[in-house]
Amino acid sequence: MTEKNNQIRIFDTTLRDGEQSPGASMTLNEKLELAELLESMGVDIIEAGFPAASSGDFECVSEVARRSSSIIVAGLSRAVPRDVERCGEAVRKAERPRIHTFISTSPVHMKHKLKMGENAVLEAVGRSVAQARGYVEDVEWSPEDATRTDFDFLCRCCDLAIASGATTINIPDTVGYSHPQEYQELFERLIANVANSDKAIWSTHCHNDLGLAVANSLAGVAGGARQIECTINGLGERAGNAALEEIVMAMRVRKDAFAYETNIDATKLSRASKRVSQITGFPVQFNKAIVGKNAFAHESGIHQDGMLKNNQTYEIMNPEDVGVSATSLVLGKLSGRNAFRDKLENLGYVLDDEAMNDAFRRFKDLADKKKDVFDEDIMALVDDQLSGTDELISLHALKVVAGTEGPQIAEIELETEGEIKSARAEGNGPVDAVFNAIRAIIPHDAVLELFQIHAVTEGTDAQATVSVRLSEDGLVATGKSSDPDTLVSAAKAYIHAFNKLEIRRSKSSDSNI
Ligand SMILES: CC(=O)SCCNC(=O)CCNC(=O)[C@H](O)C(C)(C)COP(=O)(O)OP(=O)(O)OC[C@H]1O[C@@H](n2cnc3c(N)ncnc32)[C@H](O)[C@@H]1OP(=O)(O)O
Ligand SMILES: CC(C)C(=O)C(=O)O
Repeated sequence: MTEKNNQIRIFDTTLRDGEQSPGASMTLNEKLELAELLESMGVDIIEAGFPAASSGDFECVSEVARRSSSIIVAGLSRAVPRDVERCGEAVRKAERPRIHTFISTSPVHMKHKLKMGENAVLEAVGRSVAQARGYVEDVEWSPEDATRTDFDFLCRCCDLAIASGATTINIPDTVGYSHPQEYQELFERLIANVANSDKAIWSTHCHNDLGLAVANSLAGVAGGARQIECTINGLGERAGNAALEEIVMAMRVRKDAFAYETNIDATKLSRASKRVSQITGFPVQFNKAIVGKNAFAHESGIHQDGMLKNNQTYEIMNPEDVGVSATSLVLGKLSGRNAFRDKLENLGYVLDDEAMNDAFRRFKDLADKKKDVFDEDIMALVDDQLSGTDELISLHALKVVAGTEGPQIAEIELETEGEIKSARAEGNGPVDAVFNAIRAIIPHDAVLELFQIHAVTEGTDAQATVSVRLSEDGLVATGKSSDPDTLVSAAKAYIHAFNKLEIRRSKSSDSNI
C-alpha cells in the first residue's frame, strides 16, 4: 500500500502527544471542541488519547469516537493486553476506529526501559498487533525510538507487524535525533527491504529536539511516507512535534519541491492555533512560522515601503490563506514616511506636506520612547497637533522629583517669544509642582477647573492624554495633550489651555475696543 499518488494523510496528535507537554492537559470538553475543529479542518486521523492511562482519557477517546463522522479516530496503547483491550473499547464507537500500538525497538530502550531482549520484543509486536486486529480493521504499529534502532532488527519488527495485520507502519524519531537525509533514506531502505511493505501506509512521527521535526517529516514523505503525524503549534513532549501548520503550508507554498496534497483547509490554521494556545495556556512564540503574531507583520521602513508597493516583496503567502485577516504594518521607530502616510490615510487624516512632516517627526519621537505605537497613539498625536494653537508659550524642558518623601519639586523651562525662561517650584504632588512652576514663569489668575488623565492604550508605556480647563474673567479654555510621560503631558495640556486663554483674552479685548 505504499501509495504511488501524492495524497498525504494528516494524523493530528495534539490531543495525545500534544497533551504530553508538561502543563498542557485539557478537559474533556476542551478536547471535544478541538476534535470538532480538527475534523472540520480536514484532518484525516485524530489521535484522541491513551485510553489505558486513566478513566478520564478513556472517556475522552470514547466520546471523540462517538461524535466523529468521517475522521479516523485513533487511541494509543502499549504492547500490553489490557492497554490494547481498553483502546479497542474506547475507539469502537467511531465510524472509522483505529488502534495505534507501539513498543520500543532501540537497544537503549529495550535494555534500560523495557528490560526485554529482541525476541521478547518481537513476540510482543506480533501479539499486540494481532490482538488489536481482533477489535478493528485499522491498526497502526510504531517501533518507538526507531531512528536509533538497528536497521535489520527494525526490518524484522516491521515485517512481523505487517504480517500480523498492521495497516500503517509509523517510524518515530522519538527523541528528535535524526536529520532529513538520514530519515528519508530510512524510509527508502525500509520500503525496499521490509516484506510486503506495500501492504502498509508508511508514516512519519518527528520530534523537534534539534528543530528538525518539520524538515524531517517532509524528508520522510520524499522517502515514501504518506502519513504525517503532527500537532497544532508543534505542541508535544519536550521540544514538541512537527507543526501541522508548517507542514501543510510548506507543501502548499513550495509545490515545486513538495508536490503533495493534503485535505487541510488552511484558512482554519490560525483559528486552530489560537484555540490550542488558549486552551493549553501555551503561548505561540511571536515569530512562529505561519501562526505567530509577527508572521505577517512588518515594521521596518524599507519592508513596509516594499509591502505597500507589492506584497510579494516580503510575503510568500497571503495571510488570508491561513485565516489571518490582513498583513499588518506595525509602526515603530524603524518605520518610514510612506507607511506613516498610508496609516494616516487609513485612519482618515489628510495632511498637507508640512503637517505630514511635522506629524512624522512627532511620531518618530514617540516611537523612540514607546515600544508599540498603536493607531490610538497616532490619532492622539495628530489630533494634538491639529488642535494646537500657534503656541505663544511652549514647553522646552521638564524635570520632576516625586516619591514618598515630599515636597515634590518641578524644574521647568518654557520658551516664550524665542526666550527660554526657567523656574523651580514645590507642590502638593508632582502635578501641582509642575503647575506651580509654570505659574512662576507666567504669573496669572486663571483658575484650574478641570484636570483629567486617561491612558490612550493599554500597558505601562501607554500614552497619557491629559485635559486641562482654565477659566479667568468669564473666559474658558480647554487644553489637551498626549505623551508617554504623564507629567510632560500635564504640563503641555496646561500650556495649551493657557495659550488658548491668552488668544481668547486678546480677541475679547479687541472686540471691546
Ligand atoms: C514516546 C511516547 O510518547 S509513549 C506514550 C507516552 N504516554 C504515556 O505514558 C501515557 C500516560 N501514561 C500512563 O498513564 C502510565 O504510564 C501507564 C498507565 C501507561 C502505565 O502506568 P504504570 O503501569 O504505572 O507504569 P509506569 O508508567 O510506571 O511504567 C511504564 C511501564 O510500561 C512499560 N512499557 C513502556 N512502554 C511499553 C510498551 N510500548 N509496551 C509494553 N510495555 C511498555 C515500561 O517498561 C514500564 O514497565 P515496568 O512497570 O515493568 O517497569
Ligand atoms: C508512541 C510513539 C508514536 C511516539 O509518540 C514517539 O515515539 O514519539
